[in-house]
Amino acid sequence: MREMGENWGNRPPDSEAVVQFDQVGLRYDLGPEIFRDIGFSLPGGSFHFLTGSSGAGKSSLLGLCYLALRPTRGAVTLFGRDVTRAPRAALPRLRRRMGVVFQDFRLINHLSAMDNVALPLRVAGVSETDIRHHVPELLAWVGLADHLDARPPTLSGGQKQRVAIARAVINRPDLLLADEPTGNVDDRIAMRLLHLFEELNKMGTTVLIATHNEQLVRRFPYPRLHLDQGGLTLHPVGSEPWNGGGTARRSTDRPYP
Ligand SMILES: Nc1ncnc2c1ncn2[C@@H]1O[C@H](COP(=O)(O)OP(=O)(O)OP(=O)(O)O)[C@@H](O)[C@H]1O
Repeated sequence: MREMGENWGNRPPDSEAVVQFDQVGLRYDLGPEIFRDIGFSLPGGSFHFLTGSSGAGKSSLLGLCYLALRPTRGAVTLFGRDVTRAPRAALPRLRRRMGVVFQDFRLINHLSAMDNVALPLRVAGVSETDIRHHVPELLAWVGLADHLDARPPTLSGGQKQRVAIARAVINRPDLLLADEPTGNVDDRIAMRLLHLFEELNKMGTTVLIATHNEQLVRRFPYPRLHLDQGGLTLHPVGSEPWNGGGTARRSTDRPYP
């Protein structure tokens, strides 16, 4: 079996990119192509939004980054390694470098909020003393100080979402992938969560956030990757993909990068 240090594909990786897609195509079974030759790279330490209408493929793109999906064509490079054909056995080690916020949360129902968030730390061998210090602190920061012992089925959608976010960021991953992480919370909490992602980003985490929340995208100074009809374009800060006029400059549909 190949070791982690080797490449599983043929193309030379861009060592600066944490995520790189080259001419990636995706289709589910015999369905239509979801992506046609999309290419982009997320430089280490960058922060991007991922936008697109419902069904445009945001979750699918995150799934390719997370290696829950494999491309039908093209190459996916993660952390400088071509992982397009990485064996399943290699996935846990790659995924330990990522924090993922799923749209459906994927919390463990029989564990408390505290134990759900502690999971990545326990996997990494962090001491129980440190866990008892850090996990309540983070849960308090996301407004769940009174729910440390609550099990997910007793929490609201927005509370579950915050537990999922705390679990994704607790071990300061190299790459954070978040699918609609503010979909179930009010504006005040959404802002707070975005500031949490910014803090993580300042410490070096590369961040990619899929969102429908236009207000958030406008309020935070980060470029967006926009999915539309199977293609992906990069839109610099302040430009709006659906608006060619006014001050919002169309991106000239420049493929990313
Ligand atoms: N498991 C699947 N099997 C077949 N088709 C799928 C599957 N998952 C997603 N699709 C299709 O892929 C396309 C993209 O879906 P995806 O969930 O990635 O979009 P999205 O932009 O995340 O949507 P939303 O904003 O509504 O969450 C859709 O046409 C969807 O029907």
